[in-house]
Amino acid sequence: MGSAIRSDRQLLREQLTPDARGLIVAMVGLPARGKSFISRKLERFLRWSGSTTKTFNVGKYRRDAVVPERSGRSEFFDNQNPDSVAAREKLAMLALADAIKFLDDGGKFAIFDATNSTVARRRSIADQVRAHGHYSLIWVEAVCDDDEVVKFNMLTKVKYSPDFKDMSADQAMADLTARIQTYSEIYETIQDSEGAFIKLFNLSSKVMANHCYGRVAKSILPYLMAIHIGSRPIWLARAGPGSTKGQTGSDRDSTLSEEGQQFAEHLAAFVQKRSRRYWETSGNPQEQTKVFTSTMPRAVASAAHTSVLPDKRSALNPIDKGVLGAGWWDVECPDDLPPWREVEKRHPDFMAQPGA
Ligand SMILES: Nc1ncnc2c1ncn2[C@@H]1O[C@H](COP(=O)(O)OP(=O)(O)O)[C@@H](O)[C@H]1O
Ligand SMILES: O=P(O)(O)OC[C@H]1O[C@@](CO)(OP(=O)(O)O)[C@@H](O)[C@@H]1O
Repeated sequence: MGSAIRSDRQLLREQLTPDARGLIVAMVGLPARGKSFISRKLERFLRWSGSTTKTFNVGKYRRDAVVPERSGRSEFFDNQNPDSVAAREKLAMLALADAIKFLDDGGKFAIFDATNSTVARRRSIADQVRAHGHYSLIWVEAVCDDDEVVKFNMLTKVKYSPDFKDMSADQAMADLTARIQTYSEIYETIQDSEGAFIKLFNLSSKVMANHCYGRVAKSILPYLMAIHIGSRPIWLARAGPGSTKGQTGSDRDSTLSEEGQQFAEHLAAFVQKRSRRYWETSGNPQEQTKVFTSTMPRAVASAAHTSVLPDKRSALNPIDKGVLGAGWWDVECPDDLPPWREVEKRHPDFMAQPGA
């Protein structure tokens, strides 16, 4: 074996990839750069992946502490006013303490949504997280210098944020512009020396990653690179009714009944009509509808008129009922299997039925 002396670089690499119990994802960026949008999307993705995740939005703490009619005005963000500087700092620290408490209570990811505009603020956050011991920290900075995107984001903000509720659109835009200006005066972009970060430039058209390893590299970074801002309709349909039981005696491998055939035709007409209407109003060129089905013959046949090549995924198959056979659980479950019934009720997505 070689000597046990490790270089500084090796030590740093180990410090950056500890087996942390939880991760704080802290946003950085001027107002109207998409931080809250990204936070919400990331939270939904991480929860969907099975991790307990919560977002701590400092704007909400501010509005809860001081009415938006006062704390939402650009004067409240004046860097020369020591009272509001102190008030904003206090609120951010309150939110950070709650984020850490959330991880203490077993949460996996806490998303800390604030501008975190200065190196000093970020250093203070990093020190507190480090002092706590168990958690890692990653910065996610949204940088956007595309005036049109920023203007669009500002319009969205003034429309939906409670900060601008009682203002005209023009007044609100002027006040938000002034708020952004005050932040721009002190804003410092993340430096390489600040540890792990992901910088998203102009809607992820360029992405920079620094010291990203482990689960950040495997899930958060690819997700942030793939995030898209558009919306699109999603339709969920159950398979049409089957005719006879299939070879296994279960309706899993049955084919469509005559009524089911009609359903498949109606489904195709519905999707065609709705997607045409959607693309006409979106102003973008029409894209092909993507169709996913389970691998059940009935489901594939139900999509046959909608798409010639549906994407068949076994993950969409109904739960395999094993020895309990076809039909609905409540009808089929024998009374002498109460433990399964209880587990199924509590963890429907994580249990295998007996014999499945
Ligand atoms: N990476 C990004 N860069 C710039 N804008 C983005 C990004 N991601 C999403 N957006 C846009 O941000 C808008 C919402 O802004 P918001 O999240 O309220 O900004 P912030 O929290 O930074 O003040 C949405 O209209 C969305 O399209
Ligand atoms: O403490 P800082 O970093 O200033 O960030 C919190 C502030 O960021 C803002 C900036 O506009 O966030 P948000 O846009 O999410 O509402 C304010 O609401 C909030 O008070």
